[in-house]
Amino acid sequence: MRALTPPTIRAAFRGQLGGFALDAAFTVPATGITGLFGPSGCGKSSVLRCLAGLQHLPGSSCEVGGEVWQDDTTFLKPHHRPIGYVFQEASLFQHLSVKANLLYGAPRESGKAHADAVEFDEVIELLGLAKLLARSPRNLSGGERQRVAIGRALLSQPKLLLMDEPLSALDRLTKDEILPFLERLHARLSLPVIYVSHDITEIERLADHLVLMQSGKVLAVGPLTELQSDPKLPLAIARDAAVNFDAEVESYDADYGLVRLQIDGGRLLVPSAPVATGEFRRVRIAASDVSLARELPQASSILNAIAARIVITSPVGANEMLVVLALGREGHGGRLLARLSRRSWDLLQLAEGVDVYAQIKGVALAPGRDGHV
Ligand SMILES: Nc1ncnc2c1ncn2[C@@H]1O[C@H](COP(=O)(O)OP(=O)(O)OP(=O)(O)O)[C@@H](O)[C@H]1O
Repeated sequence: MRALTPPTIRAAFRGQLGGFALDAAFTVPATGITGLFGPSGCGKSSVLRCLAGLQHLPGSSCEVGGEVWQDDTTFLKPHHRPIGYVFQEASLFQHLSVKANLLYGAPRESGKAHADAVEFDEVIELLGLAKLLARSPRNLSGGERQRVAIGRALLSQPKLLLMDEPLSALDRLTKDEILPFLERLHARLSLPVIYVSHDITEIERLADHLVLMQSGKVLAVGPLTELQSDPKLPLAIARDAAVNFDAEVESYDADYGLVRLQIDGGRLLVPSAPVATGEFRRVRIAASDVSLARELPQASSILNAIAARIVITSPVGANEMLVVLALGREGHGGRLLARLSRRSWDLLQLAEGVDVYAQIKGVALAPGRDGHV
């Protein structure tokens, strides 16, 4: 019997856009959020436009969940592609109420809905739209407008959601307000999302997989944490390099206000408001917050020291080392980055293959589905 292969999104877009050469090919799972990340002008929006069928580059191909949208003989027109599209600026119909806007693209006959169809009430709840339904889009805040635009895209019952810098027109505070809504969508809906951003914070909070782009080309594709911890890629050598883990809540210590989290290869204690056992939270650990010790530190105010093995090292400039660690005594767990001075590296006589303890000075915990840390 042939094993069932998980559905994928396969794309290869090649061609000339004015003076810009696009040559982007990638395959990612048709589940979760795929971040399309890279500097301004590298071709992210062009890839999204090709996926949507708004840009036709002959000789290119695209297949989503086993359905061919483009190949040498096929080119589905945009309105025949089951996609939702959310742009940087929400373009809502000013003369319609929020509710009418939400229902605008929704299929009329219930028979058309597919098995994973999202319900109106679910979208309202997930995006916190109940109080806005009767309002006019004219007097909504930027963040509210964007939530309505996302709701409208979801209710069109797409099989793929394309989001092009959906938060970039919003200020930092409003972004922080919307991110938990996106995290809730991510946790509750099975719809695959391609999420374009040049803001690494959004990618770190939301993406499961990553397509890294540069100058019209794909630099790397893979799970977010793999690309974050690859010293050959720009993410790992950036000053603010970090890795993310999806951590499961093991217990909560109300006396000290600390949550105990299970990550791949170890446990973390992190200050937090009460949180239920079994919930998942995404954590971020910056390379600059990790130091290394040969022995388990006995007297230290640092809450977290995890056994790990040095797997890759790479000099950064003349006096620093970037160290990739694999968590766990045998080094079978997730990857963590540490940034050390070359002096510490030499003093501790560190090398690839050496077992160490990673002391973690700070862990950022993303807010949960309720928006609270
Ligand atoms: N139809 C077109 N005709 C001519 N040039 C185009 C066309 N579409 C895109 N380009 C050019 O291709 C390049 C990549 O643009 P694109 O918008 O895809 O980049 P991006 O990574 O999304 O950038 P940003 O983050 O700034 O939105 C730009 O130089 C743009 O001017």
